[in-house]
Amino acid sequence: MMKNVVEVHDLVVVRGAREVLPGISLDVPAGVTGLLGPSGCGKTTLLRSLVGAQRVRSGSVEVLGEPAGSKALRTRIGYVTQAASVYDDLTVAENLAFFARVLGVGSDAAGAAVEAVGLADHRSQVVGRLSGGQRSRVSLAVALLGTPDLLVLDEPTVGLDPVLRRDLWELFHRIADGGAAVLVSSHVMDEAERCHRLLLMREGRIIADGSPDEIRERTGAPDIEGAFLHLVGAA
Ligand SMILES: Nc1ncnc2c1ncn2[C@@H]1O[C@H](COP(=O)(O)OP(=O)(O)OP(=O)(O)O)[C@@H](O)[C@H]1O
Repeated sequence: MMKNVVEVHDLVVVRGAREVLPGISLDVPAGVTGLLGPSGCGKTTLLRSLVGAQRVRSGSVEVLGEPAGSKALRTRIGYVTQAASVYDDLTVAENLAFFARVLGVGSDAAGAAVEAVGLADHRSQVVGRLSGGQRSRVSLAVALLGTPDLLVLDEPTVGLDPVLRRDLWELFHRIADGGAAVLVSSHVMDEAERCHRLLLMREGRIIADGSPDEIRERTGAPDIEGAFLHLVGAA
C-alpha cells in the first residue's frame, strides 16, 4: 500500500496566546482530500505547518517522507494561500516566467501550467486587470510549476461563481489523477461531496475522517453539514 503523502503526529501550534492546534494527528493519502471546518478552527495554521511556514511547538509533520520545511520539498509542494501571491503589474506569462526562474524550472513548465488552469488565452494580460477568479488561477498556475506531488490549497474557491468553482474542482481532480495528492481547505460544506476523502476539523482537532459516504453513514446524516453538526453535538 502507498505510504501517506502527509503524516502529522501530536502537532502543537501556539499563535499569540492561543494553542491553536492542541496536539492534532492526521494523514493525507493520494487523491483529493478536503479539510473542512468553521472559520478560525485552525485550517490555515495546519496548512502552514505542512508547507514549513509555521513555527510549531511540538509534534512531527512529515511530507513525502521528509520533515516539513525540508529543502528537498521545495519543488515537490505547491501552496496557494488565500491571498493571491502574484504580481498585479506583470502579465500572466511574465509572472509565470519569473516564478519558473525562482524555482529553477524550464519555460515549458510555465506554458504547461498556464494551459492547465485554462488561462492560455489570457497569457499576455496584466494580472491586475483579470477577474478575481482568473487571478486565483494565476496563483494556482504558479503552484503547479514544480509539478508538485502535494498541492495545498487554502480556500481556493472562496468568492468564485458556481461555474468557476466546478471548473476548479475538475482541475483538482485532473491533478490528482496525474498522481499528486491535493489537499483543499474549505468552510463550505457542500464542497465536501467533491472530495475522495474528508478531514472534518473543529477547534484545532480532527473530529472525523473518511470518504463522504463513510462519514454520512457513520452519523446517519443526509449530508456532510448534517454529519458535522451531529459530530459537534455528540462531542
Ligand atoms: N498571527 C496570529 N497571531 C495570533 N493568533 C492567530 C494568528 N493567526 C491566526 N490566529 C488565530 O488562530 C486561530 C486559527 O486561525 P486559522 O487562520 O488557522 O483558522 P482557519 O480555520 O484557517 O480560519 P478561516 O477559515 O477563517 O481562514 C484563530 O483563532 C485565529 O484568531
